[in-house]
Amino acid sequence: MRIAVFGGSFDPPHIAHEKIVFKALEKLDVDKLFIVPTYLNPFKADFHLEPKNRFLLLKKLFENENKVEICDFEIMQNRKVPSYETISYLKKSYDLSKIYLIIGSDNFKNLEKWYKIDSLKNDVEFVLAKRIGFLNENLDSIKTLNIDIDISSTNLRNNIDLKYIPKKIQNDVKTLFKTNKKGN
Ligand SMILES: Nc1ncnc2c1ncn2[C@@H]1O[C@H](COP(=O)(O)OP(=O)(O)OP(=O)(O)O)[C@@H](O)[C@H]1O
Ligand SMILES: O=C(O)c1ccc[n+]([C@@H]2O[C@H](COP(=O)([O-])O)[C@@H](O)[C@H]2O)c1
Repeated sequence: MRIAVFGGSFDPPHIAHEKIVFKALEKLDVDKLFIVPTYLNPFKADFHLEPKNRFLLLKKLFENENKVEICDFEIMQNRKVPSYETISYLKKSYDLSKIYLIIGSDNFKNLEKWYKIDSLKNDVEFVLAKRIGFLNENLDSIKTLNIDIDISSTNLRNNIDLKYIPKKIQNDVKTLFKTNKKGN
């Protein structure tokens, strides 16, 4: 099986995340695309929305996409999980002939600090989601996805603007942001 993996905090999911998934399905020859919400990014200190809620938002958002699966491996660990561990889990669980790992250009610049990055590079082919405001050099040999939407979850946590939230989950995000007491 050929797969793409798209890991992220999705705190909350926004329209650039949605576009990354659809672009990846269009451009990459894969049987399945696993979206893997983090419990907590290894480089981050806290989350806002509970992992279970971020997982459920993604489930609802992509419920009609039969190639998309939301993977709960990381949120079930209740700790920071490096991507190397998630890829090892997927390799053990499925018979995989190809693994693309999709990351945004902001993460690309820190890649050398990732856990077991040399082993991870042997396991996967990185695909770069190009992000406004983040320039990357030497991209000749790397697959890229043009996203061109200038939005981040940080902006939305600071000032929720529902036009950047996919329609399908707008009401859910609105409710969660009203009731969520955890500040970040
Ligand atoms: N607007 C965007 N354009 C391209 N890539 C993006 C965009 N937003 C997020 N990504 C990428 O999608 C993945 C998941 O993103 P993440 O959930 O961290 O969203 P974010 O908007 O970067 O959140 P935060 O502001 O909390 O860091 C990351 O690899 C990130 O680089
Ligand atoms: O493996 C690592 O060391 C590592 C360090 C930082 C980030 N990551 C992964 O990068 C992905 C994007 O994270 P984020 O928070 O920017 O959405 C997510 O799957 C993280 O687990 C992974």
